[in-house]
Amino acid sequence: MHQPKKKKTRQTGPLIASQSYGTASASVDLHRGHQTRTCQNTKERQSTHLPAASTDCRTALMAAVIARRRPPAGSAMLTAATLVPFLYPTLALATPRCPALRFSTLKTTSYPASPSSCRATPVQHDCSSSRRYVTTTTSDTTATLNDLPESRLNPAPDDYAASSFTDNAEITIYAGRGGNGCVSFLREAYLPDGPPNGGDGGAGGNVYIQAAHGQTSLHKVARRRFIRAGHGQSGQGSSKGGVRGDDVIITVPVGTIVRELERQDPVADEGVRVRAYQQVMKARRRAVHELETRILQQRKMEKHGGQAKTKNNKAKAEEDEDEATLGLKGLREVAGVERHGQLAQQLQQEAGEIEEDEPPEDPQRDKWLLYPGMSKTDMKAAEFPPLPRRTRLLQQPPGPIYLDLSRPTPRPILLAAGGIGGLGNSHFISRSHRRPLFATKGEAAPTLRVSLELKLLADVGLVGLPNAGKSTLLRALTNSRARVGNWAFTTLVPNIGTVVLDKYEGRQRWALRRPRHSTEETKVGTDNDADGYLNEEEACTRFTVADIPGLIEGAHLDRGLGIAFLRHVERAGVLAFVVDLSAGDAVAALKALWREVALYATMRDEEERVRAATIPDADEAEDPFHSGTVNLMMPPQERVMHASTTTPTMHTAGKPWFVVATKADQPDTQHNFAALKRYLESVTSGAEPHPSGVVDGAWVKDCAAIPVSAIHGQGVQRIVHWTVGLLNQE
Ligand SMILES: Nc1nc2c(ncn2[C@@H]2O[C@H](COP(=O)(O)OP(=O)(O)OP(=O)(O)O)[C@@H](O)[C@H]2O)c(=O)[nH]1
Ligand SMILES: [Mg+2]
Repeated sequence: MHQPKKKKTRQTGPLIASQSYGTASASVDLHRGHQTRTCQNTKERQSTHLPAASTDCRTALMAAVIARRRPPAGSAMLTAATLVPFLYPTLALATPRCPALRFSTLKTTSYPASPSSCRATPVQHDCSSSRRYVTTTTSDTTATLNDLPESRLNPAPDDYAASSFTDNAEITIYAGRGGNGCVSFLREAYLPDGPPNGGDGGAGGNVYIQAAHGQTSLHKVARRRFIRAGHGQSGQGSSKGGVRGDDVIITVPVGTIVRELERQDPVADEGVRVRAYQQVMKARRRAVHELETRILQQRKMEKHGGQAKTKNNKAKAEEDEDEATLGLKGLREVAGVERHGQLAQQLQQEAGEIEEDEPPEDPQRDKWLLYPGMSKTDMKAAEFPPLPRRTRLLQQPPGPIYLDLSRPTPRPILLAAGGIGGLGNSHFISRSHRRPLFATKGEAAPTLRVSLELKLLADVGLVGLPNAGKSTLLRALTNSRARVGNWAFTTLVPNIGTVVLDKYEGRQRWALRRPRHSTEETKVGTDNDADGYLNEEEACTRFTVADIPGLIEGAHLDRGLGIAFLRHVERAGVLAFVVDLSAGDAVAALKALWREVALYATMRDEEERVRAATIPDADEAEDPFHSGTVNLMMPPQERVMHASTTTPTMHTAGKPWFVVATKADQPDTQHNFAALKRYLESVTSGAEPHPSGVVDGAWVKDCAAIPVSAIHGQGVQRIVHWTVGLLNQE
């Protein structure tokens, strides 16, 4: 469609876009090339002068346009102020860093040239869950948040690294079809009937899956939705084989569970059809044979006057043998010739039935590809040799596929095998077929619908109520830039941070010694495993911490952000319960958190039971694709143990855990901490039960509470030390 020219950007004179939208107004001076902002307490007008082809001014125009759409009432101002930077990040970048500034400045300021020189100061607001930030144009003052100077551990709400995180995906994967064989003959001068030289078709591409370190989300896979391997190309003349289709490797984060939902496997379906056809034909042959025998018996009885054939009557036996080769066509006649009796009629009728009952079409006929120049009658009449048996390099794994990729897979695991290529006509030369006008078609390939579920595999899982200070703690422990804000549910997707124990400064501070499995047990397809599986023990110089969105009461029933994220701590080696000392009874908070975690684990128990009922039996447990809930990457002994003895509830309650009592810098938190400590001591001594309520196998060895002030980075080193101790115990 023809677009009218944008004259606004071309004109040299000032253009004024003005809009009333609240208490702030911004103006961009065309001629001087800088912006000024004036604020009025009641109502403001924004005037935007746009220079030709100026990006800044175009941005300002956008701002004005957005502002025009916005209702002018004062209440709507906040909404606009919140949404604009979200929807138009470029605008937010072009303006001061705190989004709320642009529309809610309380005093008149000149608009700073550099965003970094503008800082925001929080002021108390009526609405408890939000804050307003007041600008202080500063070259000399530093911004304050929470009555503390802004820093990495006390960042502004907009100071965070956003990550695209998806922990669930459903994808359809298509393996590649095999290419067709070729029907071709050598053509040369003085050689009118050259030998067949049709090439074979290329094999279709396979689809593999591989768990790799460095991946933390499934969003890339989820976005693709359909994953197709390449088709094999058809063969060509001069015995040229077709190119094989490209393989596809789906790379997923470690901790992904793959479940097959649906499968269409044309090769398996064809096998079923062929077997059914063979059974029908066998039954038909048997029926014909029985009828033949009965007719012959009847004839014998008539000929010999009801006397049974004598053993030594050789001539008669020969005669019978001749008659035994009558075939179906002759049966009716033979039966009809027998003029006497009811039996003859019955036999005749039966023979008629068999003859009328058309045999089904051979499904293997479809596998042949005929020379295009053949007439239809020739095609119908064409007789083919038996299909050659083909050997496959890769067999399609039997379904339903279930993979628990809780370790990096050194080699990709096959999900869908591509079809094998067809054979060229040169394969079918025989005495009966000197010039074969046929080749075989390439094999069709399976299509699978699979679900991918990511359960993050962090060493430590931070579990806490909303606003407890988990993200701040993660920032203090690691280099993470998780979002921090003084409201509930600041964190909407899990964050993972890595604590580096040895910074390669020549001195090893701590080392985690995690047991690894011996060579035979964990040989997952390769001998020179780069991931260090072959070591008995591996010195680990880092561990990972997962910060998940806050839990509220009833999270296991999907309240708040629900159970969606509890699965990410399900596999953590150590659980760290983050309790806010300034937010009331710490013991009650800890019990509430444990209750949610335990109830979630009970729900998982149920799920496991249902799944166990649907998975194949133990004799198939060795087959990685039939391993049900059993972890493919575990050594066999461990798999069995894991599958049979531990339920998710016991597994969760049996994990080492400790409490991080945060915000210890707040006044009057000592009593709360003392009560928490007393409670944990009584749990350790056995005077109090494990907070999950689980009695057998619950971990109560050394329940500790570590007071920290994450915002000041105080006490966090103790957490590292303690965690290393627990991980080493594991
Ligand atoms: N005084 C003080 N404030 C803290 C401390 N740790 C965190 N805060 C503040 O508490 C508020 C919430 O911190 P977050 O780290 O976002 O809390 P969270 O648990 O991640 O919250 P959700 O993501 O909503 O679950 C922020 O304003 C932090 O600055 C601390 O040790 N002392
Ligand atoms: Mg958070």
